[in-house]
Amino acid sequence: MTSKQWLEQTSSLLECTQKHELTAQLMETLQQQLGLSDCVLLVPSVDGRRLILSQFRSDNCLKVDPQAEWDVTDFSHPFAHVLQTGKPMVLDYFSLAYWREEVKFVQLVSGLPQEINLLMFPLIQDRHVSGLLIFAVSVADTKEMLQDQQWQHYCGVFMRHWQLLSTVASQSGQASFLADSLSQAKDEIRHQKSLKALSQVLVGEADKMYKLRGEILRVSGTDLSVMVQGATGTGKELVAKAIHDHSLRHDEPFVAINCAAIPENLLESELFGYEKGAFSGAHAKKRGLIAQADKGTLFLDEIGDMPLNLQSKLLRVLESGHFRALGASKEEHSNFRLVAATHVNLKQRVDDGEFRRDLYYRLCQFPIHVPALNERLDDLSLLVNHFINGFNRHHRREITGVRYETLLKLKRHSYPGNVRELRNIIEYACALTSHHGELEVSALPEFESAELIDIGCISSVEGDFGDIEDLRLAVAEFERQVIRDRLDKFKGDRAKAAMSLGMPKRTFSHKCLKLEINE
Ligand SMILES: Nc1ncnc2c1ncn2[C@@H]1O[C@H](COP(=O)(O)OP(=O)(O)OP(=O)(O)O)[C@@H](O)[C@H]1O
Repeated sequence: MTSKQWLEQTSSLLECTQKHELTAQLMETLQQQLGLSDCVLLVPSVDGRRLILSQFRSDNCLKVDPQAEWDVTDFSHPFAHVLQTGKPMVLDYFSLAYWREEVKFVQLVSGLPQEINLLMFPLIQDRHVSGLLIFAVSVADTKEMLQDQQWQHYCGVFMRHWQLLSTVASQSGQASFLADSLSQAKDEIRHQKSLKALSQVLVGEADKMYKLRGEILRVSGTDLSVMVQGATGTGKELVAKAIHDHSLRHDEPFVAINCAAIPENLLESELFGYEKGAFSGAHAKKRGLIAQADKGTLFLDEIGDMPLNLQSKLLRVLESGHFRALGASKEEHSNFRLVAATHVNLKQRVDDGEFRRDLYYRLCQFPIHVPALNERLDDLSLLVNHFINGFNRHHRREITGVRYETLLKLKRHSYPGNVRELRNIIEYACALTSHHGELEVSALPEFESAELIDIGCISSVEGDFGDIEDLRLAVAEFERQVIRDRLDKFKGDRAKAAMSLGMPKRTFSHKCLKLEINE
């Protein structure tokens, strides 16, 4: 090649912005300009222990195994020697016979004909071999190639550019890795903050409450329809509002309607709106709730009570976003997210033919179950304090808390009305409590005996008492066993264990001390 051609080839290298483009350009030059159709570029691995294949071309003189890697400490193949010495090596047909130990190498050169040499050329940068070019070159051209200054200069430029692109790639890799981990950390902080905020609204430390709050955050990031199921007063509306508040729609309206609280004939006009004169009594046009919920969230409470004919209209709006107000000639569009709630077994209603199956599945894209209060009675004291604080804020009072006996009595109630019922009981008791007082048992309303539950007292003790010789010791041993058992059950939580055994925490701790229980 002339100097001008070398210059052109060298500047083509510098135009490459990616490593794979650069090596492809090198191979192109080797083939097009120098007629070398069999060449292989090996580069050291990151740990420097192996040579790995970066690029190759083969016209069948070199039988390249793309997976092959070469141990640089293994001197049974010539590549390790070139790497060590930093000097080119030429092997002709006959000297190849000396390199029979390394099977991969034997296979690589097994197709070399007699008039072709194997030339191994180190690519040197900063006095280190940073790559190895291996090619099959005719015996006649070998010498010229080895002495060609332009070729060596070309290889030097190739290697410098290779190194530069490697540095850029690893820096941009590190930068994007850092950006990824930063955004992951930010997401995690945001998630933890949201969970904390949510736990101030949906109070509870029971596992089921953690699960519930996690589900709320997960679904609030989507536009799926949510079906909130749970008994009356468990907090279904709170859940619906929380989904809205944590979604991207939080600045838009949250529109709620209780389908059971509105007469059938009015529900349709409430939802869809109407034009003036659409029916007798429609004196003016009215925007329906579906239109009002545009860009926001529509919450349909007690969806199970929606009449069948309205169910099919709702399904159509959900599928298309289009609806028509009563008496209107034109359709409107509303982009709302639907959250529905029910305290009945809606699936049963579907099976009984009272609720449309297609609508049921459309509504249940993300079902959420809210636990009943008696499934999480351990949350009782937390909730009681939450409602006392709410009462204090609202009525500017400073009720200091709740007496232990009061809590015990509250714990024995079964709460058919769930958290709402508890809130009402606490507000009632707060109203009867003096400014700086604690909630006394006497401030609680009378509970029906049918609403009281057995909280698990030990009512009978079975055993063989025949060999008891010291009653005091036997009783102490029995107490020790019971207390240990309770502490195990409540994972060491003394307050809960004490409450379950009907004694104040201080007495319980004193007993533990006396009985030498350290758990
Ligand atoms: N986990 C909770 N933390 C704090 N307050 C709660 C919790 N769950 C429910 N409440 C309170 O209980 C009351 C009833 O809640 P909500 O109206 O959301 O229940 P619901 O399940 O929708 O009731 P319904 O079935 O009657 O529609 C509300 O005052 C609410 O603030």
